[in-house]
Amino acid sequence: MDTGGSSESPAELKKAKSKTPRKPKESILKQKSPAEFFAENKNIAGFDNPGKCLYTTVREFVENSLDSAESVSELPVVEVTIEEIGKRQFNSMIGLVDRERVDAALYDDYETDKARERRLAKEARAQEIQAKYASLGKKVKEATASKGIKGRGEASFYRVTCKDNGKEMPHDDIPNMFGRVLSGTKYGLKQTRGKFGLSAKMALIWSKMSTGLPIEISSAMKGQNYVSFCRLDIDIHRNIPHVYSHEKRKNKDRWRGAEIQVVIEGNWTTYRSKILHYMRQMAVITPYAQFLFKFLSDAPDKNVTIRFARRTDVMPPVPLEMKHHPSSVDLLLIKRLITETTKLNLLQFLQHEFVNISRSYAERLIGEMGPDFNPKMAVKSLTSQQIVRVHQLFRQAKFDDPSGDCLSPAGEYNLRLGIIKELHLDMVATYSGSAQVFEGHPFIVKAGVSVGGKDVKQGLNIFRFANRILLLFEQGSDVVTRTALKRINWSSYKINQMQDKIGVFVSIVSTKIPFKGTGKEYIGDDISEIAAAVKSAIQ
Ligand SMILES: Nc1ncnc2c1ncn2[C@@H]1O[C@H](COP(=O)(O)OP(=O)(O)OP(=O)(O)O)[C@@H](O)[C@H]1O
Repeated sequence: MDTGGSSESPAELKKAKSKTPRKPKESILKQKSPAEFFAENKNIAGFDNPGKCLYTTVREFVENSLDSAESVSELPVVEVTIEEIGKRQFNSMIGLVDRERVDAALYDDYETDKARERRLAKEARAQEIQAKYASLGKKVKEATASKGIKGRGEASFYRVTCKDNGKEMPHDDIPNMFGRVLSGTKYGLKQTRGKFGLSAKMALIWSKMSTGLPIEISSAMKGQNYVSFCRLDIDIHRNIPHVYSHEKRKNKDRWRGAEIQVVIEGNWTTYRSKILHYMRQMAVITPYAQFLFKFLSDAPDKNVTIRFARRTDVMPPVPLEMKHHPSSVDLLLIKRLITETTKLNLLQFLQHEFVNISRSYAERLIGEMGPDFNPKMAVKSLTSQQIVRVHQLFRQAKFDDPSGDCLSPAGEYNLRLGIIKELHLDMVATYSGSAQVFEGHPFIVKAGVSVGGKDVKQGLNIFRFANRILLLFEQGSDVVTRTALKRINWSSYKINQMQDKIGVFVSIVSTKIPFKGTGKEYIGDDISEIAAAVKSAIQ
């Protein structure tokens, strides 16, 4: 008979207790916001080290300014200023009291007395040798700073400001445009430099990581009596803007355009030449723009001011937004288009949401889909299986290629003008290919080949542009470099690939540039249509 009481011995009870299930462990599954992801992997967006971060910030701001001015057919005027900020000034900006070092040996750059003596003696010897050579009238290499200091050393800070005369930003949209990773106005099928809705936020994330200071944005429309001003930061965990100030200020001068400013850690010394090269090449590919570049510091001999004057008022036409080509869409995109369409039936959907499907062709396609389909069926009632059928047919059926009318290449005349004026060349030949297609996306390749020029080195000097962006990194993997090095027989043009000063300029424009990575640094060599078009343009 069960008495209901416990018949277990104390030892058994203890054992049983120890078996009681422990409190469930906290779940190991975690989520990350896009802002967190890019903060942790900033290198994939071109923000590798402080020097590269300074370069990429300048580049992204300039490209946003050009996109903006071109979108309203305004001849771009872009002013970039990099201001070096000393440590004392930086500390006072963030309200930190400057403090002298007390325990010197605590620091990374600490040198023992002996090491210091050795270094100074070495430097004195180097100076003596230099003086001796100089007195003999010989050219001497500048003495390099001795390597004694290890570690990262002291950070350098810069205020980067970019001002333009482009399109205004709607006052209420500014916080989301700059404070939410993956938000932008350039996601459509249109040839623009920007695409991902990421770059300005990366500059802000880097400023948050390196200085903790917010970004400042001013924007105004022509004739508008106020300037939208916004100072904001980004809440990394939630990927939302954190706004300190957002107001309408008086626009006394009836100014039009945008001004973006961030304070970041950088390295001007190591990236100076890359940044200047970038500005110069942007002047080549956008000769209808006027650029002013300034570097300001407390040391006047370090300061730089370069003005790249506009050389033509002929601006390429504004690129047009285009509809999707049936060969370029995947299942997910078809589903999204169905959700977003205002068209009611399948026939109208096919005819109006895609390029190169006429009414009669849409009817033929629907007939081919099978007995479950008819032109009048509600497009939003298509089942998942039926959508797969539409997709299968899109992949297999023939469609005319999309036209390149929606593209706006730099123009052969502009390319030639930019190259000749900027590089002081003896000879340049330019060629403009017709529109071609890869994976349903139209693209146009233009190329220029020059020989000679006072600023050109011996051998192949390759300049790559994509949607009028200069590509400066990952040269070796890029389709243009590989083509110029391996697939062109230079000797058949009586050009010596090793000894002549050869400039190869290739500009590709498309509604979709197949960049490798979000840093937009190079185009891979794996798309055969692009590789073939690049080869024939150079040839
Ligand atoms: N100077 C500017 N003038 C007008 N609008 C701007 C300017 N800079 C940024 N914007 C707006 O802010 C949005 C976000 O800019 P962001 O640089 O983050 O991304 P994007 O340019 O769209 O794409 P990508 O990341 O490929 O550069 C842009 O789409 C644009 O609408």
